[in-house]
Amino acid sequence: MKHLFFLNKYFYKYKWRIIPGLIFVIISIIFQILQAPVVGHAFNLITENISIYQLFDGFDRQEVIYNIFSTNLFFFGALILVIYMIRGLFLFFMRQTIILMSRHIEYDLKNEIYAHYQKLSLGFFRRNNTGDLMNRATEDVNRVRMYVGPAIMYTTNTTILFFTAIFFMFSVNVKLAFYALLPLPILVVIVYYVNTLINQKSEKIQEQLSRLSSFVQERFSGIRVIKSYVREAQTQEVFEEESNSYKTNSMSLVKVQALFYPAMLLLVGISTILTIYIGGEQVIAGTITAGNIAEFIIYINLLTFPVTMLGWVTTLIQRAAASQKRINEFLKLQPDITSNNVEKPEIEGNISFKNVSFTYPDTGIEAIKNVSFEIKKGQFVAIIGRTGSGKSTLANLIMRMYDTDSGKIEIDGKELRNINLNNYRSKIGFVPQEVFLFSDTIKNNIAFGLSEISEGQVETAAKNAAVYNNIVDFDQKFETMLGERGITLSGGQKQRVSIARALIKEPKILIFDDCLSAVDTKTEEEILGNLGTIMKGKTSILIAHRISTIKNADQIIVLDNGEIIEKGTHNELLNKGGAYTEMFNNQLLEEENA
Ligand SMILES: Nc1ncnc2c1ncn2[C@@H]1O[C@H](COP(=O)(O)OP(=O)(O)OP(=O)(O)O)[C@@H](O)[C@H]1O
Repeated sequence: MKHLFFLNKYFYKYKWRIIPGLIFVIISIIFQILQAPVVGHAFNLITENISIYQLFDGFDRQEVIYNIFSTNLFFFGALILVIYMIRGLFLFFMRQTIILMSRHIEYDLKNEIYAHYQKLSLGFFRRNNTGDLMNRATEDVNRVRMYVGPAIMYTTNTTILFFTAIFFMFSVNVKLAFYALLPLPILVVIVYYVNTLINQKSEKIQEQLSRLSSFVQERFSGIRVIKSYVREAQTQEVFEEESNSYKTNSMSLVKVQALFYPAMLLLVGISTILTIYIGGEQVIAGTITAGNIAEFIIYINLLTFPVTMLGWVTTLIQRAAASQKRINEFLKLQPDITSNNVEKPEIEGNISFKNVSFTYPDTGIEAIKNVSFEIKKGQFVAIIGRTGSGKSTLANLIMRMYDTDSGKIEIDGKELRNINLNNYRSKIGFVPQEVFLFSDTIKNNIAFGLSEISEGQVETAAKNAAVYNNIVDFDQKFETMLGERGITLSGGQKQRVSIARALIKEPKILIFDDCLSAVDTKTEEEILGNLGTIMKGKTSILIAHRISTIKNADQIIVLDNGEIIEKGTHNELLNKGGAYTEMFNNQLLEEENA
């Protein structure tokens, strides 16, 4: 429960919705209860008037009595109608305030979670899977909404109705009230027991359902593999098995629910019989009127609702507490990377690594070991090395996706940790190794880093990334949709759109993380040629595997197992006859063989 205290700030924010809401609950209950004594009086009126009417059988007066009788009955009928209408009106107000408030809180909470997620660093997104992140921002928030809206509304409603009805019953007749309420504790126990059962089964069904949807989603994403390995029949079998288990669980839930309602009605029936029997005795004894019996039957029916609600509301609160606990776990996480400097100086593009070491916290892999190098503004620097040697990690450190464990990274002579991160990152054009494009138009994908888009800029960036001709060949040209609702680009086209996205920013520092691997050598030369012009006077860092890509670099850094083993220009490194030369010779051999 304590986890739900987090939401109190929202209750405070929406106090002018919740306070009137609770007042409307009380008013609607008063009018709900009021119908019982009114019906009781009407009942008494009927029994009394019928006997008077019969007394005047055969007399003219009988007509007058009939008229009075029917006018009174009409009055009571109209009164009950008015009571119902007023109650309905306040029920409307109640929902309009409390349920509306719950929607506002849901909206605020979702925004709070999303904004917080965005502040957290890359490591957080690596540690937690996307499904979990999404669930906390959607499913869990929805469960919390059920607490701030329906649960609070029904708890107040139930509690007030419960005590008011019982008070009214005891004030009419203690003995009758005692007997009429006798089956109630049994009903409470049954509701509690059945509710726990329903809960367990529903949770199981929910789990099964998400397993089933993940299964379907994954299999359809990998449909090409399934078809090429002819595994359709086997996949169908697994689906049927999963689906069957979902069906079995659902059916067992239906059975419990089917038994619950008749059991509940049976107990209400017993309570009614007891009321009529004991009430009948009291009427004969003259302690109550027949109208009181009718009144009691209404009370019993009014009480059934709160008792059955009890279980449901308890579940809502328990679920909301569990969900809020999960949400709080993420909300209380502080970003590993923070930047408090508000200054926004121009970035020149000088980068210096001084004895930098870095270990990935999750795996304990020491990816960078005591690395030192200098990149001067305007230089074209290449990083090369075997797979897993730490090249991408180096790029991540330059982007400050992670902080170093020891050593210093300096940008234009200032320590990276102390400079305004948003300003710095906005000056970097980064093309990651794994291309990611949004399900949006090509134009919006290229212009992603800009707040305002001009047609000319997008086209120039596409031309510089050597993807313009491919784009204009599509029917919709730059408006072509990508992703699930649109076309699928080839690997090389994706890489070039991603390059255009980095180039359009006119960055001061450009980082290419092995993003020319799916591009043929001729196109690669075209892109590198364009880069030579665009990046004149600006810093370019190119991570690559092909020596042909990087041979013109001002400086080549050779990494191995997280350490710099060689550094220099292409010719200097060839003269050394070390690891770089070995790589060069191997690639020459491969090309000749090819
Ligand atoms: N997010 C991560 N969490 C934990 N360990 C990681 C992470 N990313 C990389 N590593 C590990 O760090 C080491 C260096 O990886 P990195 O991706 O920097 O290599 P790379 O030189 O870019 O390789 P490749 O050429 O294959 O892209 C590897 O051993 C890798 O397993």
